[in-house]
Amino acid sequence: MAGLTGHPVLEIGDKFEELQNNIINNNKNKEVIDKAGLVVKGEENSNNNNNNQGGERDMAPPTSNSLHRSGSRPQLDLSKAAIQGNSEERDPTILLPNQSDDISHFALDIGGSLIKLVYFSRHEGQSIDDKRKKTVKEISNGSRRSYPILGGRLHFVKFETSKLNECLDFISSKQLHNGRIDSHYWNSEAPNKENAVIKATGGGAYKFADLFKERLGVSIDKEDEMDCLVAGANFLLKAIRHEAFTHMEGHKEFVQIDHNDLFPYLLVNVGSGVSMIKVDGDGKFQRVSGTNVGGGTYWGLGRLLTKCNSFDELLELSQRGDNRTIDMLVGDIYGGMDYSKIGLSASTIASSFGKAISDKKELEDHRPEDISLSLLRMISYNIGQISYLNALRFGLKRIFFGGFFIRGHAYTMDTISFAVHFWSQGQAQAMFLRHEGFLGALGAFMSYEKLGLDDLMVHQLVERFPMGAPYTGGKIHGPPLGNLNEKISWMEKFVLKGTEITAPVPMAPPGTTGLGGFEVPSSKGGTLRSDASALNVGVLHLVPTLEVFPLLANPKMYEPNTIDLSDHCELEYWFTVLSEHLPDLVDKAVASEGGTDDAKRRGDAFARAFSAHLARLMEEPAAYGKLGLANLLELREECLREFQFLDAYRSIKQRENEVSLAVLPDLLMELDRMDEEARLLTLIEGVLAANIFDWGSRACVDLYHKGTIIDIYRMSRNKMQRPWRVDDFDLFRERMLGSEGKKPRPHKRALLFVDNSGADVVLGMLPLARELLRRGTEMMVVLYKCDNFGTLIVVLVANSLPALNDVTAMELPDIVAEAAKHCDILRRAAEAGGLLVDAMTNTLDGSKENCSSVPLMVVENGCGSPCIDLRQVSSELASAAKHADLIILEGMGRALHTNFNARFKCEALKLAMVKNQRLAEKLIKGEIYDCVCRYEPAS
Ligand SMILES: Nc1ncnc2c1ncn2[C@@H]1O[C@H](COP(=O)(O)OP(=O)(O)O)[C@@H](O)[C@H]1O
Ligand SMILES: CC(C)(COP(=O)(O)O)[C@@H](O)C(=O)NCCC(=O)O
Ligand SMILES: [Mn+2]
Repeated sequence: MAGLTGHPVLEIGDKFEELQNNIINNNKNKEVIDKAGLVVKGEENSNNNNNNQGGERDMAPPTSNSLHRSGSRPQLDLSKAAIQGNSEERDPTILLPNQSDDISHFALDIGGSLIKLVYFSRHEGQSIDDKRKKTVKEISNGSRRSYPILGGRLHFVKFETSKLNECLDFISSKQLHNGRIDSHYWNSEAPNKENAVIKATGGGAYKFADLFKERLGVSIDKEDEMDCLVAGANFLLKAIRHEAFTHMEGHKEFVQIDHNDLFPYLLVNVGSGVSMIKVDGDGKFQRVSGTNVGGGTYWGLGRLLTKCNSFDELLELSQRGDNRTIDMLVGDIYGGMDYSKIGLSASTIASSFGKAISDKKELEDHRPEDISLSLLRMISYNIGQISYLNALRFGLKRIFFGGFFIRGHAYTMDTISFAVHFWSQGQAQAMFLRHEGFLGALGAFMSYEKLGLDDLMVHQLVERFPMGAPYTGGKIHGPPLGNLNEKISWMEKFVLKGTEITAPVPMAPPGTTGLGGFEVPSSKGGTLRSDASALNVGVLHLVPTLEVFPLLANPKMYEPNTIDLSDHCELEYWFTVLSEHLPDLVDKAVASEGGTDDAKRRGDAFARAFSAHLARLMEEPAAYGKLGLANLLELREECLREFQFLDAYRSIKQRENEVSLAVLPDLLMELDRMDEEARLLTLIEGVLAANIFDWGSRACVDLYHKGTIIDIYRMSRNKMQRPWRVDDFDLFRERMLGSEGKKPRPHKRALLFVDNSGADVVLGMLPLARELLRRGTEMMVVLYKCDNFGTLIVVLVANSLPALNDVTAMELPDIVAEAAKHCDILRRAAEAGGLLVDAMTNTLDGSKENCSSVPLMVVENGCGSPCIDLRQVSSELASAAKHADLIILEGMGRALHTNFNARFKCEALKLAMVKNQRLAEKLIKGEIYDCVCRYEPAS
């Protein structure tokens, strides 16, 4: 075979092939050593022919429950807490024997029209069957996390107030009233149902208190409505990144709110009636105005005039309406002319419903569509105008609109925005909230003492969109989907609905509105989405342990996504890529679960669910917040996990790891024969070449069907001639090796963000890590006193959860241990880093017993995605990063799709092979399989 570029021939090809043919699925009873030194016993596999399940379990990742599930602190019952295993260990597992499995809080806002319910849960639902549940438990117990695995999620549901019974049934079916722990009974024995007190706001908290006592046995603790609205709004504006947005002429744009510059603002809550509140701070506010012409008026009057049966029907009618048939326009009065002297165009509405008087028409003679539109416009415009006047009264520039009247409806928001913009001459800005109608309920929820919610910050919240949330059947709320089986059945029943929503929906081009009025609604949309999906509200995961990556040069300006999906062509392209990849992904996922009927059923449900998300986002890209490619790729992984595909590529990863580990010794030997300079180049080439093993890339997967791994590896190495398309290697070499005989300042701590399993990590990144380790160790030896020199630590940063064929932090210690069998440098470093059993001598703080070796450590990044948003990383990574002066980001997901433009406080090396033609063209003006080696000094 061809050798490494310009260097002796490396005969690894034969071994590769031999191994590929001889891979034995060894289901041996194997011990897995986690980073904390805990040993998790794998079980003898009783199902040997079934896709290597026993062996795989050892390598299996923590379940989705272990990521973003670190718990809302006050939820924990710490009584009788005990350390499991050796209490001398770093980060031991803590058992909480009295922590109940599924505790919930909930709070209500019972309004004139709707009941809003916010509830907290720890688990997604007890959906998994017993076998999987056992596996999940085993894996979780063996987790490497440094804190108890507990998670919290906030769910948002609404009901019509007239159907209070549905709400009571929902609470009963989810047992929310039994699970909740009131702050006063914190740490007590099982909560006493008789004494149960739930927080509620809105008029219904008074009106229906007796009914709640009678039906659920709970008392209602009434919270002031205005207090709750303000608390809810402040929380959302501070804690949710993409909460507020503007909506002008069909264009939605998220607004970055500076927490230090939030107050004062005007909060306009458009429910049945309208409240206008001047907000000056947390708990500091004044209700300054309101109007009785609100959501109730639109729905009430609209129902009378059109005979509609539901609010949605009324709103849907408006989308086909023409208000000019019923509104009196300036042009109607001025004989078709503008009244330009005062700035009114002929199309401006002079008098809402004004034509109804002169036309001598009866109600039946008017189209219900026109009536609905005219009414909607009249009320929205009026609210916008009164809001502006109040903003003017108090000199406020920002107006946030909430309440369910808004209902994420483009025309309503455009009309309000127009009124505010027009009357303030652009001085004031109307903004809307994604959790529009839940402000009061959230505020009531937050009024539970000791919840700690108000301490949560943006980076500690992750919003997810499981199928149970936006698509739960029914008009208002979904059936209480108790388990996965119910969810799948529901997905199956909605086959029709599914195909309907999977069909791509063209996006309406933004229209324009004339001066002072709307000739036709600018953004009515095609059909109104079902109420539940239009909520655009997911489940909020509370993750107090997430942190902002401390090495970001400018966290406020940081934007993880490189590609702008607000460009429609770009959006369409990536949607097509993801849709086309779906069948292959489903195949892999189903195979990873043994290809059983159950797996096929789940695979089908997954495909349907993910397609539904794609269709929804195609229709409204900003539906789930600002959309980037990273979000789409993560959504796909989350969706897989939702249908219990915990590691779709596990056997592929395992096979590729084994093959690569077998040829690693030869590669290391050859590298060791090279001089420093040649070696560094070969190492970087090696990383780039091996990054071709990416099961997420369509082109690469096609390649894998055409040749063996070694053919591909060979081809890839052969293409490695410099200059690469982005080639800062000379700079990097100079930094590492110095120039003109000058020795460079060595790095103290390097973080290597690894990517794929197999050749990528084993033959690419591990040898590079080894080089850094070797250099560090040599420096120490040379300088004798390592403290003067500073401690070099090499940290491998890997995913917390599986994503495609990416290697996980759980899997890495095993891989390193295997590699260490053949390499002294790696063995000593792994021992020093605590990656090998009973060798926990070093810590990230730098304390060490053995000065002669630089430690190699593994930390998890907090993600379960092929990309990484560095605003939300694990606390483990954040603390490992504190003294790092070099980071190496590898792979397309982490170095190109995300972070290509990110700047760091330390030096950064971004290495990737571009495995997508379009990305190559757009990003580096190159071709598929071109490489990027970007070196950036500290910013
Ligand atoms: N499915 C729905 N059913 C009834 N009203 C709805 C619905 N969706 C949106 N609305 C609108 O939302 C208004 C209620 O908003 P909301 O913020 O819940 O206020 P309230 O607390 O007064 O019930 C209704 O008057 C109506 O205009
Ligand atoms: C998901 C990925 C970012 C993973 O790439 P990696 O980080 O492993 O280099 C990449 O496979 C990808 O962008 N795939 C979609 C593009 C395509 O199929 O062409
Ligand atoms: Mn990858």
